Amino acid sequence: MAYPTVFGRWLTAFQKLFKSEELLQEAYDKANGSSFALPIDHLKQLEKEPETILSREKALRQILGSYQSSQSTHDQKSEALRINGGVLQNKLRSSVPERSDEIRNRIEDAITREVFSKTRQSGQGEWRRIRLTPALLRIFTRVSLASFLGTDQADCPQVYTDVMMFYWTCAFAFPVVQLLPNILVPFILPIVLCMGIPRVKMYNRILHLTWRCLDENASSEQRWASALFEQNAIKLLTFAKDQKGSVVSWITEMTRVNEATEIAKLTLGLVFASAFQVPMIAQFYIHRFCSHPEYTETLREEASKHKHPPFTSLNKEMPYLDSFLKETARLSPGPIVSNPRTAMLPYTLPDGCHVTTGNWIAVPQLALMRDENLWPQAKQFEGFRFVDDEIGLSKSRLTHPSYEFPLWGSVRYSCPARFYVSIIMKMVLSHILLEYEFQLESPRSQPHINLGKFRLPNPFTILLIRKKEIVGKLRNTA
Ligand code: HEM
Repeated sequence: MAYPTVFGRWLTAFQKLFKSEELLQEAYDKANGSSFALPIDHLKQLEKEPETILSREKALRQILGSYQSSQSTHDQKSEALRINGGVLQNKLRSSVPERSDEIRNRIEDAITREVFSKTRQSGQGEWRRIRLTPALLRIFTRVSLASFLGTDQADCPQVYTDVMMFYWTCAFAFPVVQLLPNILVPFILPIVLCMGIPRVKMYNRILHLTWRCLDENASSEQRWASALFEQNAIKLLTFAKDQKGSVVSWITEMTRVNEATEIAKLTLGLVFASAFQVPMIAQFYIHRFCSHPEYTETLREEASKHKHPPFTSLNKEMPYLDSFLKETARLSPGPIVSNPRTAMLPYTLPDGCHVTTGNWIAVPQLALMRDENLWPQAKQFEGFRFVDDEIGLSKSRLTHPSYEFPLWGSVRYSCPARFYVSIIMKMVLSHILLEYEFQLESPRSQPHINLGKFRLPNPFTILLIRKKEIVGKLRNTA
C-alpha cells in the first residue's frame, strides 16, 4: 500500500499509526483473494509451520517485549507454551464452576465500588457518570486477581494497588511504543514505565508467593505421604480441601522449571497477558448494548434465568448473550491483525508471495470478518446471528476458533484463556444487565480510536449508570 518512494513509504508508515484499519481494508479489497488477503487454505498451511520457520512466540514477544524487560531463556520459552494450555485452558477454566458464588460476590463488590464510591452525586437513583475504560480495567482486575494470585492476595488492598500501578505504567507505555520513532523509545520508555519499579514490585510479590507455594507443595507432599501411611481418611479429606487453586500455585505445581525466579517470570507473564484485552473488549460489548437496545429484553430474560446456576464445563450456557458477544467481537475485535508470525527464515507462501526474514505474516482480521464472501450481510450487526432461534441453542460459540473468526488466534494454537474469558465476561455483563440501567452520555461519539495495529475503545467514553432496584423503589414511592 506504500507510495513507491522513500518519502512515500515513510508517509505510509506514519499514516499506519492512525489509519491502519483503512489501509488494511483497502489492501484487502485490492488483493481480491491473492497473497495479501491470505486465502483460508494458506492459513491452514501457516499453522503447520514450526516455530523455527514461522515463530508465533517471537511475534508475541515483539508486541509485548518492550513492556517485559526480562529476557527468558530458550527452555523457559517452551515451558511457557507447555504450561499455558495446562493452567489456563484446564485448571483455570475448570475452577470457575465451584467458585461461581465467590466470583459473583467479587463482581458485585467491584462494580458497586465503581458506581457508588467515587462519584460526587448524592441523590439515590440519580444517573452516575463513570469513565468506562479505567473503570472496566479496575473491575476485571479485582475480579481476576483471586484466580491469578489467590484469595488472600486479592483481599489485600496493597496488592491491588501494586497490580494497578503495574498495569497503568504499561498502559501509558503503549502509545509511546506505538507513536514515537524507534530511536526515541529507549529514552522515553523507562520514564513512562517509572524505571520499571512497579514491574519489579510485582515480580517480587509473585516471587514471594512462588516460594510460599513451593514450600507448601513440599510440606503437603510430606503430609500426604504421612496421611496415606496412617491410612487416615479424615486427614486426606482435609488435606484435599486445603488445596486452594490459583494460577500462581498451579504453575508452581505443573512446571518442570526448578528455580523460583524463573517460575515467577512465567506467572508475571500471564498476569500481564490477562490485563488489557478483556476490559477492552468488554467496553465494545457495553457500547453495543447501548446502541442496540432492541436486544436488551431477551438478554435480561436469559440473564435472570441464569442468575444462580454455576457455569459448567459443557460451555452451552446463555446462547443469546454468547451470540451477542461473538457478533460484537466479529465487528470490533480489538487488534486489527491477528495471528502474527515472524518469519525466522525467508518464507514463500503457496501462491509465490515471498516474505523476508524478520517480517510478519498476519491475518487482517477486521477486514476478513467483514468479508461478504465469508459472512452473509457481513457489515451488519446481527446480535443473534449465532443462535438457532427455533431450538434456542448456539449454532457456534464465542470460544470456537475458526479460520473465518481468528479472534482467538489460529485454530491450532488459539488463546488458552478463551473459556475463562468467555465465562467471566458473561458473569460481569449479566450482573450489569440485571442490576443496572445504563446509557452512553454521548451516543454519537466514536466508539473506538485506532492506534497502530489496534482498534482501541474510546478512552473518553462516559457511561451514565444507575441501580435498577433504587429507581424501581423511587417510582413506587412516587
Ligand atoms: C478478549 C480477550 C482475549 C483475546 C481476544 C485473546 C486473544 C489471543 C490471541 C489472538 C492469541 C494469539 C494466538 C496465536 O498466536 O495463534 C492469544 C494468545 C494467548 N493468550 Fe489470549 N486473548 C484474550 C485474553 C487472554 C487472557 C485473559 C489471558 C490470560 C492470561 C490470555 C493468555 C494468552 C496466552 C498465554 C497466549 C499465548 C498462547 C501460547 O503461547 O500458546 N489471553 N490470545
